[in-house]
Amino acid sequence: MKVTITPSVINGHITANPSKSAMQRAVAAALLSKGKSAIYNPGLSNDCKAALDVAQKLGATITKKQDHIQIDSNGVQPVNSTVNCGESGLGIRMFTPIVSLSSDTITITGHGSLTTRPMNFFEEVLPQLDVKCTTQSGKLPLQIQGPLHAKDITIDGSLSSQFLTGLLMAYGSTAENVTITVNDLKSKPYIALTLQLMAHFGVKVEADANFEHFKFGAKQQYKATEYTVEGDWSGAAFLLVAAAVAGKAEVHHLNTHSAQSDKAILQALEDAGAQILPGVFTIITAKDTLKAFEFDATDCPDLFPPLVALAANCEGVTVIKGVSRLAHKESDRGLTLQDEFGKMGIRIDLEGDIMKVHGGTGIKAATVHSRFDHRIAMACAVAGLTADGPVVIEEAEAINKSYPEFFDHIAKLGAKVAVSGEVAAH
Ligand SMILES: O=C(O)C1=C[C@@H](OP(=O)(O)O)[C@@H](O)[C@H](O)C1
Ligand SMILES: C=C(OP(=O)(O)O)C(=O)O
Repeated sequence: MKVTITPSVINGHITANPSKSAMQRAVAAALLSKGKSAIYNPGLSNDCKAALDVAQKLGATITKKQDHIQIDSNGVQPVNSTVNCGESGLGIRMFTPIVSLSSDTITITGHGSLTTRPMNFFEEVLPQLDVKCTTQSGKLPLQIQGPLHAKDITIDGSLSSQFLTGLLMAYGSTAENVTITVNDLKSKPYIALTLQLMAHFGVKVEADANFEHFKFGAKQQYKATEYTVEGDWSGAAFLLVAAAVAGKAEVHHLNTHSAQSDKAILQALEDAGAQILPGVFTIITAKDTLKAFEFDATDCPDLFPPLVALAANCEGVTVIKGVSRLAHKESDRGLTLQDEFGKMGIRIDLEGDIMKVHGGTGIKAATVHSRFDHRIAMACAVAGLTADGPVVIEEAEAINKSYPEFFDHIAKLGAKVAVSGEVAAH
């Protein structure tokens, strides 16, 4: 599918899409509970659908109700010997330790970019917890045979926080007087989201302020409950940037007290000089004179693509730290941003962990490619709003991984969006 964005003025209001990070965690917690859970404002993205499918293969009954999804579970009781996590990094890294709670032999697969993302962690860590684990040289498919025995363990958190999320979630239903110790944890706020979600489903973990030690006391059980998925700061970041560079928008259903790391976009917008009126659940951003800014995105790596779209519109050289966190996302995002924004005339330098975006030089009409990465497609679309002519995005259906409503949402905000062509098989 090709999407053409013609330079436009943004003006309007929209409700943020549901957070896939929150939704996938809620599906996992509902699976680990005994009884009926109800998920309100459920996500419709491919990653959320994959999580529901995994939960079903692990024994939960999923029923779509008018305004919520009901998940009826009796804990992890696989009804299939293969589970497919789609393209979700969080999905596979969170569900693999959960799968390991069963004594069945289960194959865990996925597709697209997930097949190239590193999973060595499991081969190193799960055997220490009495789980047999094989990978294809650190990649998919994985073969797992538990049951996992929760023990004191020390892990490395420098590649991704998602492995820790998976261990915490699995430990939540079985651990007794044990501690997970983590060295060099990155993307820390995502762990706050995990702990918040676990607490909502009745499981408490004692963590120190630095997130180095996670203590489990007496054995606990997840309790089936109701949960409402928050608006997604990661997706909304693109809308807020769109408004800051091309008009004005009100985005509803965003919680400024959320544990989501990507609410940090507000800081970047403020530093760039955007007009911003944060409420508790509605954020209003508007265009103003924008200047280059400095930002550390080490713990909120998904903000790089919207930050680059913002920086391209800022006068001067914006410096963003944390590039090394991008190598193993849906694409190697430092390089893909450099290539695709390069086609639109924006110079990006990559200097070790630092990205320098040369902004204010004018965004040029171009044909770009999503590189099968949802956040690259969305960043290019936002750049198109202030280009000197149309920006054509090839393979733009990549957005379905996290934010299928994205093109509809920016069109409702006034962007001129034309969609053509078939959805490519990937
Ligand atoms: O836990 C989560 O929901 C996520 C954690 C982050 O990954 P890392 O911990 O690998 O940075 C983020 O990039 C990803 O999109 C979602
Ligand atoms: C990297 C991402 O997701 P995941 O790691 O869950 O695939 C993302 O949404 O940008």
